[in-house]
Amino acid sequence: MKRMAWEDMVGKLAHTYADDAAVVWEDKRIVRVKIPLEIPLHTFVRWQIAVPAVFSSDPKTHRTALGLGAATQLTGNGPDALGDIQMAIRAKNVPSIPVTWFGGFVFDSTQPVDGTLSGWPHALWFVPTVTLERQGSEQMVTVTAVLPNGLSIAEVNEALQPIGEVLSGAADDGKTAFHSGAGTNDQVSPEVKHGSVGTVHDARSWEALIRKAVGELQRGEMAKVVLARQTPVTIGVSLSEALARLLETYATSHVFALAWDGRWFIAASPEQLVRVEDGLMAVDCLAGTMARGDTPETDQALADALLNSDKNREEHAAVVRVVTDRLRLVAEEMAVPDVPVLKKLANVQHLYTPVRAKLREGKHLFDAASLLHPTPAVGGVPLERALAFIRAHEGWPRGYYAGAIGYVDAGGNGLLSVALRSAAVAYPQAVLYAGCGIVAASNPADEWQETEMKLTPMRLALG
Ligand SMILES: C=C(O[C@H]1C=CC=C(C(=O)O)[C@@H]1O)C(=O)O
Repeated sequence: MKRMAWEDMVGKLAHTYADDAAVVWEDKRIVRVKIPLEIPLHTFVRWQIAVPAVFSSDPKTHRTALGLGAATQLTGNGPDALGDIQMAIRAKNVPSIPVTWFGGFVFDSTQPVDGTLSGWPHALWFVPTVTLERQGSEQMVTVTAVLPNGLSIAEVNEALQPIGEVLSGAADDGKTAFHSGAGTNDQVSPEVKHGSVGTVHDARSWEALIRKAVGELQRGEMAKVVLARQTPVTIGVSLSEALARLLETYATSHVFALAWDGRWFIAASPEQLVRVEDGLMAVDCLAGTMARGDTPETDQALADALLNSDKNREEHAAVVRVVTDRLRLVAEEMAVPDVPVLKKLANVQHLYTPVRAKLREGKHLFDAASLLHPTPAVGGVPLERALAFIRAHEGWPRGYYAGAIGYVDAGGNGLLSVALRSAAVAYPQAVLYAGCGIVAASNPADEWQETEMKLTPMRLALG
């Protein structure tokens, strides 16, 4: 953002803060203004960032948001973390208050968050100090600032200073900003303490792990387990460029990036754990994978093979069964298609069953999320047995991979996406993640190939 535009925006926020147009929320004041802004919101972010930050591009609502700073934050640890945060958010919120919370939670809250994101809590949610939101490709951007009550105009300016440094440091082209080191955030070099990163599987050790799981599955000790692996990479592009690539190539995925304590978790998730919009829920069952073909004919042949594969149908059916069983506890009028359709992404296609239902009166997005997570698209069946297998044998801490990330507004509308096709970043190092559902009929070599395909989005975005 040009310094002039930034100063103009702060001027408008300060003016609104000072008059009756501000909304009072607890000990804070919420001010909202509209400004013209040509450049895309993802161009403002940096790998090395001194404030908590979030970027979210929702493929369904076409709303893009950039949040900087934390006006209020809630963190939690242990199995009750999400429930505790939900209670706190509900206690703090009045439906008419125009704030949006952003955050996420881990895959397994009985395990410490180690590795690249070491020290992150199991669940973390915050309302940014400044949120910029754009609808579709509109030129006008809505800016919401959440500031302490009772500030003078000078203090408003001072409170917004760290945010201004991020926004006014961005050049019009993310690449230029990256190479020139423009912006004060690039000088911030957080002392990141890595925890133990754990096992990085190669094809041999991965296939050995899959054979072990297949043995248990064939003996009937489990029906399905999702096993995942991590792979380290060194980042070769700016965050702005990485997000631009994901947004372009994975236009139907939820592109999400969360910065906390100087590190990022980023994802281009194709799977909604749960979306709530005016009391209506949308839950995705996504499991069963095949490559895309190079021509329409080969693509169709692969799609037919996927739709007719007993092994993939079994992997998929496990998700639909468990999701619909659990969802009943918070849902009414559930609609579940009898057969899956295809969800085609840039380089893979999945079996996909969209489940729709009404959220019961008094229930919240987080109630549904707590019930659904972890679905057999990331955990397994029976759940406890699968989790025990993952904890004992996968060999590395999943952390936020296969957890959930997203946003919720004060009225309870929002989206939690399954944190797939994701990476944890302590710049310039990143760890990428991918997993696949294993059933008794799984072939270890095919499962290695499947994880390679699933790693492609992030490899191409960060390389
Ligand atoms: C666990 C992952 O994908 C899940 C979602 C879609 C298809 C899947 C599969 O076919 O195995 C997985 O269940 C991942 O991408 O890391």
